[in-house]
Amino acid sequence: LMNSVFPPELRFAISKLFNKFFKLFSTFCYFDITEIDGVNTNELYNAVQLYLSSSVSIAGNRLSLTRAVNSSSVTFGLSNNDSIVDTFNSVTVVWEHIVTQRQTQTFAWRPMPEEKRGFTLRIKKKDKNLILDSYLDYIMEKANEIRRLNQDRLLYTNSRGGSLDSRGLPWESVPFKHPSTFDTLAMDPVKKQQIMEDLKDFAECQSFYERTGRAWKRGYLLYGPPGTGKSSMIAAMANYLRYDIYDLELTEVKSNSELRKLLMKTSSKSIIVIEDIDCSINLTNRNKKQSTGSYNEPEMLTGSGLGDDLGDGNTITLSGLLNFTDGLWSCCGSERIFVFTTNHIEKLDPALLRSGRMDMHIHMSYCTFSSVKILLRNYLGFEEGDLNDVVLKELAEVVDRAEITPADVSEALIKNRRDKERAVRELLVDLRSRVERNEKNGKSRVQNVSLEEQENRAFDSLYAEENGGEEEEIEDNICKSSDDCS
Ligand SMILES: Nc1ncnc2c1ncn2[C@@H]1O[C@H](COP(=O)(O)OP(=O)(O)OP(=O)(O)O)[C@@H](O)[C@H]1O
Ligand SMILES: [Mg+2]
Repeated sequence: LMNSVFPPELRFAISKLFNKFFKLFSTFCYFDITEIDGVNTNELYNAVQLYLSSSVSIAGNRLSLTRAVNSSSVTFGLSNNDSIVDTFNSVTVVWEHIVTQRQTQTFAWRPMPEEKRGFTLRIKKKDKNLILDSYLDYIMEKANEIRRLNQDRLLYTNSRGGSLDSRGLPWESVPFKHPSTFDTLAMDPVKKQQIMEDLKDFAECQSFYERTGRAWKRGYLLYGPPGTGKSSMIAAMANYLRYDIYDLELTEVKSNSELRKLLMKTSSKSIIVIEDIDCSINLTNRNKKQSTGSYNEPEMLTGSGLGDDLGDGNTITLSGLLNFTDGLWSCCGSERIFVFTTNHIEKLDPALLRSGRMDMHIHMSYCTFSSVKILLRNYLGFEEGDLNDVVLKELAEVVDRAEITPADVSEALIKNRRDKERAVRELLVDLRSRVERNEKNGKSRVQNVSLEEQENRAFDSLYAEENGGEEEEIEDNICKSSDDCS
């Protein structure tokens, strides 16, 4: 009727009036979130879509499925003109997904999709101020989290030596698909559990870090002989927390300021790794700095700390590295984990070892009885009880004295993995011959042991200094009680 009787202008005015009138008495208010806002893609639209896909159980009759590039999982979404109910802070809201045909355009800056898509959020007027801002923030946060979990993780390197890529980033990335997990990692189960709990506490306790004024980051130092699983441990950590990894090649970094730039371009929820720290930095640099007293803020703030090492070839200094890990710059962004690895802990500068720098020192040791059992399970499928007691007893007897790395054990097991009995037999032969060899070169063995003891002693004295005598391999398990975590 309206169409035929009234001219279009009047019709428009009437419908506007009607809407106004309607709105005045309506108990609801509506918010439209369109996919394309002017010419820009509306970030909120994508966020809402992701959010709804997770919070909404697959209850709707018709859902759309999407799988993003670089993602290994599928997300659900609302189909056309479907609606869904959500509650937030015990307020109920309704989301509707609206798809309409776009009118043909005479002119556009760029081709627009045929359909106009958007979400409409319906909230009771009285609830609007109560939740709108916090609800939208919550949705954005949730969506980012989902995006991170869905996406394949990345392994970044700075091997390009300071040059930037097309997007101006100093890091190069590849998908990270290392299969190592805490389950496959052969080490003392108690120690493993401690590390996993520490990581979990770290990832979940933002409030703890805020309350105590600590930067939200954590440092681990992994040390031990080659082939004991330091790199595997890092991969396991990344897989456990689902963090990206930045593998920092210190020898490619030319100056402290470049180091800072690299750090600033890392994302939060990531592990920053420096392997073989003793080989990649000239530790003598620090002595110079030490004699000038402070090696912290002044250099950092003025950016002039690079000058004094020119001519050295490698102008990265230990002080620069320490600023990197715990100076003010380390907190640009949050949720960072720093992991350093070394084969020679005794070579490290005490400044790197003092507490507060690296929160946890983790010794990756030669195979113990419990770690051999883990490897037997992983490689041959032996569960507890599958092996007979005689074999187990012998294993327990020789494995410590054989001083064999998990890498060597894995090699031995892979070689004969088709014939399990034989694999175990040959492993035992190998272990026994190693014990014999070690005992024959009794001298070098003693040296080995004393080296390890040296390391321990170096630590002990360090802790004695710093912590008033407390000595533990794994220390400072912060945020243990559950009420710390909210
Ligand atoms: N603790 C372990 N648990 C399971 N597998 C291990 C362990 N240690 C070593 N391996 C096996 O040995 C291989 C080499 O180990 P990895 O690279 O982690 O040693 P690393 O300690 O980093 O040595 P390097 O000091 O030379 O870098 C791994 O691919 C893995 O298969
Ligand atoms: Mg390694």
